[in-house]
Amino acid sequence: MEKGAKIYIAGHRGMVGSAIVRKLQAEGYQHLITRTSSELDLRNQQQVQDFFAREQPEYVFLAAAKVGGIVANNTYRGEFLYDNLQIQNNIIHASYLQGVKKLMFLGSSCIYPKLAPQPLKEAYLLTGLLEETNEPYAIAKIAGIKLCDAYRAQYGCNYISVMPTNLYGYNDNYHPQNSHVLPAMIRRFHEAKEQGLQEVVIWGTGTPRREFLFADDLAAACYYLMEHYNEPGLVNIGTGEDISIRELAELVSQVVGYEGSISLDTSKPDGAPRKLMDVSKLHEWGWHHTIELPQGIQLAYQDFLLKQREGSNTTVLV
Ligand SMILES: NC(=O)C1=CN([C@@H]2O[C@H](COP(=O)(O)OP(=O)(O)OC[C@H]3O[C@@H](n4cnc5c(N)ncnc54)[C@H](OP(=O)(O)O)[C@@H]3O)[C@@H](O)[C@H]2O)C=CC1
Ligand SMILES: C[C@H]1O[C@H](OP(=O)(O)OP(=O)(O)OC[C@H]2O[C@@H](n3cnc4c(=O)[nH]c(N)nc43)[C@H](O)[C@@H]2O)[C@@H](O)[C@@H](O)C1=O
Repeated sequence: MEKGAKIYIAGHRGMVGSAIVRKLQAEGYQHLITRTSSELDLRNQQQVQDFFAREQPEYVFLAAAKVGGIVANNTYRGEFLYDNLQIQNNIIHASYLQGVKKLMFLGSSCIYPKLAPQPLKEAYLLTGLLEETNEPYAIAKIAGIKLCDAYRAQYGCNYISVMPTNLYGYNDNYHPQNSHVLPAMIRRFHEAKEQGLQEVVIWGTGTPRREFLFADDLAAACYYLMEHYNEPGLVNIGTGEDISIRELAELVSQVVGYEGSISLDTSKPDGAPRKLMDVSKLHEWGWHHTIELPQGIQLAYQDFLLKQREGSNTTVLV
């Protein structure tokens, strides 16, 4: 991407979009285009087409989506399917109509079958049944991958798809029910420490395993692939290392300085038993993560404390 290029970052106020903006600014890009959802509702086709016709972006990072943790995915099933299909269809099609030079679509590791062999290779897409709690979100993400590939095949569009593992970092969503596990635990252990509680309850059996990537590492990978990668299909982005939810709870409690006990609410869903990414393709293309989990949790916790001190409303999904 030329330094003067017009680059649209969809979802720039979110955790990932804001990390991509920071990365592009650090690399010296000055012509970044952004809109909040109240300025531009990406579910609205006419608004999106008018915006693209007016702004004429040359490159697009598609990091806007309806996003949330396991309970949000399972509760707002209609919104996770409809909103995500609308947002991605509108942006991808408007990009085609306006001749965008290159677009990056962000999917998720939940596109893989629930019981796929581990680690998850890109080739496992569409080889089995999806995990029930996030099937609507996963179906939308799979449609996004296939739309990028179809527009490449039919129209020659250079649209690439990346599949991030579970993410965390600055500007995360700390909603008690709708967030992902890592921000949920940071908040819950912090509040338990503040209130002197003897016990913190975590969801599920504690046995599922998850892989976590710091959002600024993801942004660096997205920039790197935008610069170097021009292939159909998908590429995983992760660390290639995972941890059980029980071990994660112990790690978060140490970082936060909580000294009480941890118990389980097994009425809550576990979701996929494991989602470990095979990152050999990413490594072969020349990118490797830099922030390890204990350091990343420290950074995220500092950001959480800062936001609390500033009295800013932590993002609430619905
Ligand atoms: N978080 C994670 O663990 C993972 C995320 N991903 C993917 O990364 C991408 C970004 O996720 P993340 O940053 O965590 O999500 P966030 O919820 O932090 O941010 C999502 C952004 O999307 C925007 N958005 C949502 N709906 C609309 C709409 N109708 N019109 C316009 N903008 C809208 C919001 O804009 P506004 O703030 O202006 O309302 C928000 O800033 C998504 O594609 C997600 O699927 C993939 C794997 C894991
Ligand atoms: C990124 C990915 O995120 C979602 O999938 P998920 O990985 O299952 O998401 P999660 O972070 O919410 O949970 C991970 C694990 O952790 C356990 N868990 C314990 N205690 C809490 C807790 O307090 N909150 C949450 N959310 N989970 C908890 C929870 O029971 C589960 O076993 C997809 O829907 C989809 O959005 C997607 O792509």
